Amino acid sequence: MGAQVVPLDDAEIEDRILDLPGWTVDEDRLNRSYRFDRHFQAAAMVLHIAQIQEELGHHAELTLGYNQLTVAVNTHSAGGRITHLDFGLARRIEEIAAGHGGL
Ligand SMILES: C[C@H](O)[C@H](O)[C@H]1CNC2=NC(N)=NC(=O)C2=N1
Repeated sequence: MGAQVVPLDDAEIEDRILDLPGWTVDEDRLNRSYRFDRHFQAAAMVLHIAQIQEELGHHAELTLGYNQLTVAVNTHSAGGRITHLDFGLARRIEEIAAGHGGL
């Protein structure tokens, strides 16, 4: 069981997402898809994200396609709502995306 985390309200979400171009809110999750030139670039980014997730103790749902990776994250311990933990993970993912060739 993680510590209790408070869901962000809509205004807080709208404000924070301004710093995350390409990310959207859908079904109470933060979402983004990245495209790559090659499958292995997308697969390598999955592993890098897994490393960050283990460091943060917070985990997204990752969907790996041929040349696309989709990230969706909310906070299970906050009733499946969006919290600051989701934005923290999203920011870390954004920081590494370009280095993997993700657009
Ligand atoms: C104990 C551990 O930190 C918790 O189970 C974490 C793990 N990763 C998690 N990830 C997400 N997305 N939501 C959570 O509530 C969550 N809880």
